[in-house]
Amino acid sequence: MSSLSAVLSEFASDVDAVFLFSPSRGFYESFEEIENLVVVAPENAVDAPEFVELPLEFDNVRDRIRFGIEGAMGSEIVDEGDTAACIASVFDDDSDSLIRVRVEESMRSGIYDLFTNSRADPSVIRDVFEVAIELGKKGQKGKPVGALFVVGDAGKVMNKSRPLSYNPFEKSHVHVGDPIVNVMLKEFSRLDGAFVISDSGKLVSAYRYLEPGAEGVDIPKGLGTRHMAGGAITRDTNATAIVLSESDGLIRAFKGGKLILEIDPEEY
Ligand SMILES: Nc1ncnc2c1ncn2[C@@H]1O[C@H](COP(=O)(O)OP(=O)(O)OP(=O)(O)O)[C@@H](O)[C@H]1O
Ligand SMILES: [Mn+2]
Repeated sequence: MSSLSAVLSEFASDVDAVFLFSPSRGFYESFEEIENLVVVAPENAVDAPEFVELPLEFDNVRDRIRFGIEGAMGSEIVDEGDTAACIASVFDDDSDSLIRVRVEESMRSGIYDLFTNSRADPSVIRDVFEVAIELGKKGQKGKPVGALFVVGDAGKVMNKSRPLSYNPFEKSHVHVGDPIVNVMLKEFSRLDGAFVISDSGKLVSAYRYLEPGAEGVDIPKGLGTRHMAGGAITRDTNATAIVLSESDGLIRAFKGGKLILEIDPEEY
């Protein structure tokens, strides 16, 4: 019978890269000699040569790992088919778990790029996603609902749009992520137009009719006017558009006039 350490050493062998998630300095130093070491953390406090920035602390370890791997794929630290040993903390602040992960092409979801290369704060993008996912899962009073969120570069977005109705957020200072705002966003999503949200998450307007130029947008055929307007506004401005489709239930994100992410809220 083999000992636990023999089994574990087998488990940790034949890996192409070792990922340390937010390691303490001491813990990192004990790995320093190891090849293909990648640190994934909000900041590179240990001065690791290979570093992937984690713009948010994902509470869910699975999300944290997928995100770190996607970031590493983007900078070609790992590739499809590689095996990564991920060392992270599940229960407390210290690294307590080793997770073996096979790097797959499907991990290149676009989420990493969306969070790290958007103008808006990553936590604002996350909060808007959460509202969209919840709306997509539950709908509005059981019926499927669509919604269009334009996040970041709000001044320019306002210049390229007009109001369809009175703006319920006029003079208010509410931010996405506030529980009351999530309720309001869900309620107002029944009505026409787009939500405009600033880089820092302030609700600037609801009921905006977007009037971007439509030329040069590269949006898959079959999507309607909500998606077209959402996509096009991101070409004319530095905003990110997050669109929940009423007809197919998917959430799509657009940046620079391009579709960069498509997810099914039921999978979240
Ligand atoms: N330029 C625009 N600016 C803001 N909102 C718009 C704009 N054009 C359409 N919408 C919104 O999109 C809604 C749905 O329109 P449409 O069905 O053509 O879009 P779609 O892309 O097919 O979206 P869905 O998949 O949700 O049906 C409209 O009722 C309106 O609220
Ligand atoms: Mn439609």
